[in-house]
Amino acid sequence: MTGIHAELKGVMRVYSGTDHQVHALGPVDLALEQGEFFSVVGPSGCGKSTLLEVLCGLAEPTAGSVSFEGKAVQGEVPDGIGVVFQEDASFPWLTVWDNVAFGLRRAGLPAGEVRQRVDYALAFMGLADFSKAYPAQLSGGMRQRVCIARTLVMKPRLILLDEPFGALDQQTRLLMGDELLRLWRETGATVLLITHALDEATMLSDRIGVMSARPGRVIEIVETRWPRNRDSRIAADERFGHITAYLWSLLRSESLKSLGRGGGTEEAAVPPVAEGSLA
Ligand SMILES: Nc1ncnc2c1ncn2[C@@H]1O[C@H](COP(=O)(O)OP(=O)(O)OP(=O)(O)O)[C@@H](O)[C@H]1O
Repeated sequence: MTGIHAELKGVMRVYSGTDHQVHALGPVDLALEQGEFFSVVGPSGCGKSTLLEVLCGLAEPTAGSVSFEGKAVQGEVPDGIGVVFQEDASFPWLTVWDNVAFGLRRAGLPAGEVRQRVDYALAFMGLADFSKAYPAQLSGGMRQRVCIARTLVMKPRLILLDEPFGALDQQTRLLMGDELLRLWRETGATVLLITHALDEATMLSDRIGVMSARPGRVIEIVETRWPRNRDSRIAADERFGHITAYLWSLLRSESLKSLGRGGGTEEAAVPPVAEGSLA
């Protein structure tokens, strides 16, 4: 299926404090295609998390509109959207199995269906042998897999991830990236990933939205044209380095601005060669 799955139109978000306002985001126009893997990169504090929160209904846009599957998103996270946050959001007092079952039980699903879905999600994420463990007994990467399993079990059609691997070491990040690609392929879900890591965005994405310094706007969308069956070994493709370097050429001056050092004059960035890929 192709077409627009979720869309932001003219979205702005301004936070109002007691004595001043923070213009965090926008205006942003962004359309996520059905089934694509889209990443967002941008300088620290440019409004990436705000964009994700507005997209899933956790925050109200100050201006503009948001839609998911053709319906307006307003006030609550719509059925069909699953969110994974950076911080370990597992419940420490519940076993892995009960953590993953939590949302299904709250939704009132019959016990048989809960069992079937939880067992499937745990097997999918390689956690079947740890179903009786508590989060404190797991590594950081495994705990994040629990959080992904907890989202997966709800069968989301759009998965939003806010820096989900930010706290993990580099090798674990690469392996988690492979897991995420497998999940994306096998579920057919649309994925939106927020990440600081340009190489992670390059490796995982079909398209990468590059944001300006705050208030964050999408200044360019870079297409990778990787094959759907890619994995972390795509890093050996000669285009991998070109794309990552191009992202940095777009981001460098924006990152300097976000540090209060001004943008300076940059050399014109050269877009990566779009043709050809690992077949
Ligand atoms: N609840 C809030 N009240 C006031 N200002 C806020 C609030 N939440 C975020 N902001 C401000 O809005 C701006 C964007 O924040 P946001 O967390 O969306 O950025 P980000 O790009 O995700 O940041 P980072 O890369 O550091 O995670 C920041 O300047 C932040 O301080």
